[in-house]
Amino acid sequence: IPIQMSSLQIKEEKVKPDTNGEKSASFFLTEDRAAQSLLNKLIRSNLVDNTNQVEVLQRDPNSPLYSVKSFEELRLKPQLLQGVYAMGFNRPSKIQENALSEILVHPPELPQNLIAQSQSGTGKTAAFVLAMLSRVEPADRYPQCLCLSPTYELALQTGKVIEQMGKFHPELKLAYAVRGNKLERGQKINEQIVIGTPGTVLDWCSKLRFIDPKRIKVFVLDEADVMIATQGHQDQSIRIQRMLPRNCQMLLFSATFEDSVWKFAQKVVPDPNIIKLKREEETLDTIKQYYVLCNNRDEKFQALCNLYGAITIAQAMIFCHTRKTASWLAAELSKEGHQVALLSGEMMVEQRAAVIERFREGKEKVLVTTNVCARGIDVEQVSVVINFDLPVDKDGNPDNETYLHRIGRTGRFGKRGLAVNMVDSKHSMNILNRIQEHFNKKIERLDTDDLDEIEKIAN
Ligand SMILES: Nc1ncnc2c1ncn2[C@@H]1O[C@H](COP(=O)(O)OP(=O)(O)OP(=O)(O)O)[C@@H](O)[C@H]1O
Repeated sequence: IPIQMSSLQIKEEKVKPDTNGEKSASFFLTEDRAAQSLLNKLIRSNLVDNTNQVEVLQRDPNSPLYSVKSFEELRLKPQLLQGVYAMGFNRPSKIQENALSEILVHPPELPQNLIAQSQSGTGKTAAFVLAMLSRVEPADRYPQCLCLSPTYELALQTGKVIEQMGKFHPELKLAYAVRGNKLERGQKINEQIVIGTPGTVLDWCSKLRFIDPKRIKVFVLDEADVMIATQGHQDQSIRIQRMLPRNCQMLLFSATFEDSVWKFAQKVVPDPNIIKLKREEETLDTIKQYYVLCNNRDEKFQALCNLYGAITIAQAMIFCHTRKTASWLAAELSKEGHQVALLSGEMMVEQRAAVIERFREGKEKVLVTTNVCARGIDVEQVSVVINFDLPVDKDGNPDNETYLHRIGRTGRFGKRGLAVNMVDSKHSMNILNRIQEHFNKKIERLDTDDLDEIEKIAN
């Protein structure tokens, strides 16, 4: 009977988003978060810089605080060490330094649970993949490590890291518990590591019994913040966690740490050690900010051309409010002879990643985009950012956070940058003033009809 109940409940949860307007709104938000996270993974090839200190909160304050500075210190199995170096990792990242010592230095009989938070690109995935690969017994042909991801695509990305890092363990196998991966009833899974989405994993552990949850040694909950934004995932994750044995090591990772994530984390990870790495603050300190007064879209375009005529702009990002403006502007700039890339909301995540990649390689010099797609993109090599439209939220108020995100720089030694805001109405002047007040940093007027003046700002 309990098996029937569980399948019924899942159905109910899936129906809810369609019957409730609020829920479906948050559903779209989730799609965005998952897409953003995937995009980040696709375009990231390096660790992000973060000069902050890692905060460590230990469950047992008397236990010594380790932090490993080398992969050797972790006493990884030789095959794993080989895998790590083959991936080009020389030293553990900040978060790995602390997380891996909590996870691996303690003996397997006394596994430590962990909740870890740090922004995307700081090396969380590699940390828990190493944890799973260290604990797994390749000779045992049943699932021993279970990893939950919010979406199929994210599960695949993590799977790739497991495969790369574990490639010197040819007998290690990985199974994907994702919708569409149908197995025959009564079958048992031989793969030692299972990675999947909560709904399917729950089915495989309970209703279908492909996995014996009592034999799981390491349980990983990845992207907890994205996870709980999806209707039903939170309950499913908790129900999976309840089936696991007491001595199973539980690890939870999240890029952000809102209250809701924190509450969820404490529900699924008993007696945790906690590791946090604060996001590096973005600042406007090294940015010269200007605004240009125009009357309409065409004048804004003209101002942009004047700017290009007067100063050498290696690479620029231009932000528009709507897709329509973005594609119009991209077309106009192309007509002027610029090599333009367009990043637009209707593009698939993989397509967006490809566009960003080309831009990074310098194949195009201008990237025109709307808000939605450009969140979370590193613009390190871009020295000029143009707000063709100022960032506003859905109520038309200034979106300070987005403004900072578009033009701000992280790191004390971040390169100097130039930001130009196009103002085309009283309303947008008002927005600009409010942004200026918010950051308490002057945004100077620039006359783009005056070539000499423009030349000056470039120095
Ligand atoms: N110790 C290391 N040395 C060098 N590069 C590393 C190291 N650890 C991870 N990387 C690389 O840095 C990038 C980011 O790592 P990873 O994907 O693990 O970050 P993350 O925190 O999990 O990000 P996300 O939140 O997007 O999942 C990857 O390209 C990864 O290969």
